Amino acid sequence: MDLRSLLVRLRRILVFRFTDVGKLPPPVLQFADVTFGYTPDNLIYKNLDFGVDLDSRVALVGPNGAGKSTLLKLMTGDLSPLDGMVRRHNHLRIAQFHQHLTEKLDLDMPALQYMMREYPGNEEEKMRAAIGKFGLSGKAQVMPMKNLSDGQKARVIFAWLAFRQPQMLLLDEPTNHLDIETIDSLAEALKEWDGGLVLVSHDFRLINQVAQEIWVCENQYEYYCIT
Ligand SMILES: Nc1ncnc2c1ncn2[C@@H]1O[C@H](COP(=O)(O)OP(=O)(O)OP(=O)(O)O)[C@@H](O)[C@H]1O
Repeated sequence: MDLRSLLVRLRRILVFRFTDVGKLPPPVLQFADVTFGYTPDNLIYKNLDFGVDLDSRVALVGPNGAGKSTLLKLMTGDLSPLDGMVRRHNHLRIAQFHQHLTEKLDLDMPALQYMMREYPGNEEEKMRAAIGKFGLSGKAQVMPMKNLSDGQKARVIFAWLAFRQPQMLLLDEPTNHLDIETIDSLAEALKEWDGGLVLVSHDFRLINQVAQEIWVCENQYEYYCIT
């Protein structure tokens, strides 16, 4: 690797970073005999039993409509099982990324002002550093977010999620609209980070770099694991 490539690589690692978190003892997130459907006569999952811990690195793949986003919502508690139980460790902080989060950005506002509004009581310097960790610095922090690229807006969302210091990240199609450099930065950040990860993605460039297990979700409630 030549010096320039090495510097680019180092810059990526240094500028895009989730804060490391301490460990929680397992089980951190446990599915016990979980059955779910949006209506009882149309089940998506039946009798699911599995656990996700802080050293889990799971990619969830499968065709459109198979139920991947639904599984993430059961993990966060946005949806409740029809039967069975989802147990989360009392101290578990989960953060979820999905495309619709960028829609909640106030685009007339700069990223710095947005973060200060979202997390009041923090000093500007701290917020600058928090956004800077995701590769947005200088002018990009203070110009209205409508002038940022989609990749830069996604970086603001990552900074917003990371500020809550989650121990588990659920990422739903995080690479849609991202440029290759941002995808690689995200992969580096996830590899460096020590929390749990469940990733829904069709992007094997990211999956190959960060997942240790691939769970396939298809044919309604068939569900199997390739490691
Ligand atoms: N709020 C809802 N009410 C009723 N049905 C829903 C709801 N949300 C999703 N569904 C249905 O549940 C099934 C699973 O949807 P889900 O979004 O979990 O799939 P997915 O695997 O994430 O798909 P994609 O890859 O397209 O995002 C689909 O048939 C979908 O139409």
